[in-house]
Amino acid sequence: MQFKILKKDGFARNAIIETKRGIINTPVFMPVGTNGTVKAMTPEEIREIGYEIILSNTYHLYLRPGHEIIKKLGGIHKFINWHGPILTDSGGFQIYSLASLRKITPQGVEFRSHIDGSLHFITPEKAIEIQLALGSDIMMVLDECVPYPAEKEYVKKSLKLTEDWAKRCKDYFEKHRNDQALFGIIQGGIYEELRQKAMEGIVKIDFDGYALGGLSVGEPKEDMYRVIKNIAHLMPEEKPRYLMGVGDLMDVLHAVEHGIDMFDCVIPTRNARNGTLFTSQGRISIKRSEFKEDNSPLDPDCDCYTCRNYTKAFLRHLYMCREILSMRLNTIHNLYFYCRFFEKMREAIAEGRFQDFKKQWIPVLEKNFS
Ligand SMILES: Nc1nc2c(CCc3ccccc3)c3nc[nH]c3cc2c(=O)[nH]1
Ligand SMILES: [Zn+2]
Repeated sequence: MQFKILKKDGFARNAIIETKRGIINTPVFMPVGTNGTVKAMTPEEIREIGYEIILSNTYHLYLRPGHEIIKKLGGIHKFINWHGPILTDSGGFQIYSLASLRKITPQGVEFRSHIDGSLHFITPEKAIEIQLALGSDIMMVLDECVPYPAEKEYVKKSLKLTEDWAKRCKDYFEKHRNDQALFGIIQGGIYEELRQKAMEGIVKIDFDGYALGGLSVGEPKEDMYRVIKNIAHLMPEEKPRYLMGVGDLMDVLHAVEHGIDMFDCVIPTRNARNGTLFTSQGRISIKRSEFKEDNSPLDPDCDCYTCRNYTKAFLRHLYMCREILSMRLNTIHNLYFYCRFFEKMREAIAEGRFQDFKKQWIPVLEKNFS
């Protein structure tokens, strides 16, 4: 995996990540395809909107249908019919946020499946073995995503475990590596000095890229912003920086300004399904009665399939009827909006006007009619 910086504008930067399955232009937004699908979208539609990489979930695919089956059937790309780069999370976060009866031991994590209650035990080695079997292009180490709030003492102890697991992931990966990439994850809660210490330990192990974990887990925005401001630009400059689970476009602006390259979040897809749509005039909720006879497109400045062919009145009607088409048309628009936003942000960085771009968008992103 190659990472090439094309242009810097302060700490913000344009770069490309070259993988064997294609290049990724950064800053990049990566849609989440938990069960091997970006909900309601075909891979062709995702590609046509302009996405270059999607995420899948090790936890979900391991539990159902199982990584051995996917491997036997030719790997994740063939299974889900997406032939561009795929990044998979290790499962650490999903076990913490979805599974029940979770027990963290120095060896690994014991948990009960949220699907059928079956008991499982995932070690760092197992988490890498699963991602190797899936064949994802970028893999994440098994980490303990520290919940918010967490005592400083607990965070400190957890960092030791997460670093030990990161080393075990790297060792196992080096023994079985092929041309997949492995990213390390920096935890440390909202405590800068712990974040700094965690970063030194993880960077020493040496990974293809580095993620900031343990954020976007319910902590106050100002804490998340402070951690990003103090840590992001200190992460290895010549490697991709991935802020996990972010995010809201206002948060993306702040993070890109401090040197983050990669983002993932369920906001555009999940909000679409519950009728919250992002437009150039601000965020709207399509179910509002004011749209009942509104014959205008969702967003006059958007040329996505939904905005070119349907009115707000019809989108509201579909939503009120809970029609499947409502999920599809809303998702197409929100994903298109996010993809265009990142494209325009990369153009602004290329032309050295990221600050203007940020100033222009903040008032729009603050407008909320939902
Ligand atoms: N491994 C890990 N994942 C996180 C995710 C999931 C991102 C993800 C990656 C790939 C697919 C789905 C989800 C987080 N989402 C919000 N906050 C998050 C924190 C962490 C974290 O600390 N560690
Ligand atoms: Zn649109």
